[in-house]
Amino acid sequence: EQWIFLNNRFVKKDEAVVSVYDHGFLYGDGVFEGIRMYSGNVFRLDDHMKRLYESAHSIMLHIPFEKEELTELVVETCRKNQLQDAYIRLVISRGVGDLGLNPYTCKGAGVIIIAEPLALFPKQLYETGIEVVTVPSRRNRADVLSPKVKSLNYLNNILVKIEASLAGVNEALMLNDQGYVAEASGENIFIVKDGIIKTPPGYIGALEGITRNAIIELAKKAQLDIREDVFTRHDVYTADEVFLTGTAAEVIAVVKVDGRKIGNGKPGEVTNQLLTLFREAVSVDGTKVYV
Ligand SMILES: Cc1ncc(COP(=O)(O)O)c(CNc2cccc(C(=O)O)c2)c1O
Repeated sequence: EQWIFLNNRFVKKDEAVVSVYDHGFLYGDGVFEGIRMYSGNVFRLDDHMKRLYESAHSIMLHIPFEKEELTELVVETCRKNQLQDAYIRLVISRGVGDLGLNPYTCKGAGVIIIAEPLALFPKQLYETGIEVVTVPSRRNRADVLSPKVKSLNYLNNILVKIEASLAGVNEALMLNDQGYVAEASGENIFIVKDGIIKTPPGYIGALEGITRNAIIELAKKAQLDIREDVFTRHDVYTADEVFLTGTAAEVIAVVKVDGRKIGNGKPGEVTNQLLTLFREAVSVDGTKVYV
């Protein structure tokens, strides 16, 4: 039996329904988090909760639980479903209102916590690496809808995903409006050149990824030279290594970009080293569900 937390109680999966007047559904008006649990440990749960509350605050969405309460409800949802390794989706919508887009007609935020057994990325993608293209769709500008807000408005990312599949590849890179590389549709990007690891700084316009931040910390601890710096498609094409990071993807090598082979066309040493360090970190750095 799968249990889902819905607004104020646990319901069975087939009873977990939302109203057609929910503004999360009607307008993508809401925020969400994608979180992972590894061997009974919810990785960096506090970081995810901090980002969720910041995103909600930024769009003036009041979450009807204290952060500590909602954090405990996430843990409880994992426990109630007796999961060890899980993908957790935490959604806060503006809630049920009338058909107009005015959020002030919504009486109270919708709260959803789903915890499911993990569907891993195909293993061989980590051995071979993936191919990506750069697409015409740019990352939304901060003065349109801040890419730092993890909102339910994922059409920018979904259109990029469509452009990737039309090009016959797994993922795609978005540039920002000045032409600098921002991120992929659901992951942050890193390049390695002459031993220096670079990832775009916050002002370029990308989600501040939890995995991105974990990789930066792990690289520094391993005495690797890692910096936040801008880069263009040329820097990606001529990099020794390229990799993407995200909760679902973890750390995945990119071996071809817009038809240009990256390095020797295989996942690079730094990429593999960081994936190993990341995999070691995930079962210790987080919140224990069964204690
Ligand atoms: C636009 C964007 N950028 C970067 C990341 C990586 O951030 P984290 O390291 O904090 O996860 C994300 C998050 N990526 C994400 C979130 C939820 C679902 C899926 C999916 O591919 O199903 C992807 C994202 O949506």
